[in-house]
Amino acid sequence: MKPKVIVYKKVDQKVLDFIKTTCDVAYFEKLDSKNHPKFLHELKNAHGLLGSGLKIDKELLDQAPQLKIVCNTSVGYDNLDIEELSARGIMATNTPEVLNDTVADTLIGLLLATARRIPEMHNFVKNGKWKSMIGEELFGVDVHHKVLGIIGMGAVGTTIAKRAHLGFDMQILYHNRSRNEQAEKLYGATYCSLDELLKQSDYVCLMTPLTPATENMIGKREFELMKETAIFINGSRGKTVDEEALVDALNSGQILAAGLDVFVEEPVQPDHPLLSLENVVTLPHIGSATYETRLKMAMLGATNLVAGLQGQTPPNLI
Ligand SMILES: NC(=O)C1=CN([C@@H]2O[C@H](COP(=O)(O)OP(=O)(O)OC[C@H]3O[C@@H](n4cnc5c(N)ncnc54)[C@H](OP(=O)(O)O)[C@@H]3O)[C@@H](O)[C@H]2O)C=CC1
Ligand SMILES: O=CC(=O)O
Repeated sequence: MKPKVIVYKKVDQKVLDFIKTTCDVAYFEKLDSKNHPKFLHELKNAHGLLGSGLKIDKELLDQAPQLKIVCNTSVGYDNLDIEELSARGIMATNTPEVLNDTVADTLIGLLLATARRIPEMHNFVKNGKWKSMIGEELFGVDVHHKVLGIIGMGAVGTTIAKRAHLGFDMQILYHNRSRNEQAEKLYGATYCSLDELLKQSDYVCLMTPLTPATENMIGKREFELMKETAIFINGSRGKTVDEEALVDALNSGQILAAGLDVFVEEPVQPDHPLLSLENVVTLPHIGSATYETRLKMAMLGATNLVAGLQGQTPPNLI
């Protein structure tokens, strides 16, 4: 008998076909609630789960007594209760590396858009406000030759450093709990304490996973350490930042601007104070969102799923 799996996110037909060669698939293109009766019904007999974002906690696991493997189609796995999964002997996997270039492209795009006020200028032209040569009040700030501080110099962080250093001649500072020799050697990155990075950087880019140690890692104290001309970019998870403190820092001129791909609550509420600020550029969590990369991530997730259910060690076991 084939193992039963639930795919709870829209994936390419190629991915479904690959899984179906060895598994019975219950497919939910979109799962609005984990209390969906059909989903709960399938969960009772499921051996594997594939998707992203769903909170996999004790409550859900209690309803999935057959589960052997949970496969995220994302590199971040803050939606998984790893301790609870381990205690139950359930494997968990993620999809690192295949998204590095795409996410780094997005983050560099967000940084440029924020520094050069590209969305604001786009609206300026489209709304018929371009009547004469623009003046200083609409100027942006330079990116090239500036100091970029990366907090979380891992796979994505290093790929951002590559673009920034080799493409924009930026000087790279970074902060991790451990040294990243590759980034130091290839992109001249300098290791420093968090406080030093915050004080010295023109651009601060947050790229850590969300963990108990990084939750609210950037708050009032950290914004106060940044330069008044600093631009803050968040590509990690919303909860790594105290959003209230960010709003205050942007309103009070403590920092110049922010570019955000992630929010505490996603989708962000339309009346969120961050959305009404001119000096904030926002994206709807699209770091890896290209057709090609999402296909690679889904296929890697499926490869992990099938390997785990065939008794092999999945390539990206967490
Ligand atoms: N916006 C988007 O669409 C995307 C967001 N992400 C987010 O980015 C995260 C990072 O992805 P990726 O680069 O692949 O992951 P990696 O594990 O390769 O890198 C994470 C880095 O963060 C550092 N880090 C972890 N904990 C801390 C801490 N407490 N203090 C300082 N540094 C820390 C790690 O270094 P060390 O262990 O030495 O501290 C490591 O260098 C993901 O977990 C996800 O949340 C990723 C992809 C797309
Ligand atoms: O946020 C995206 C991820 O892959 O993690």
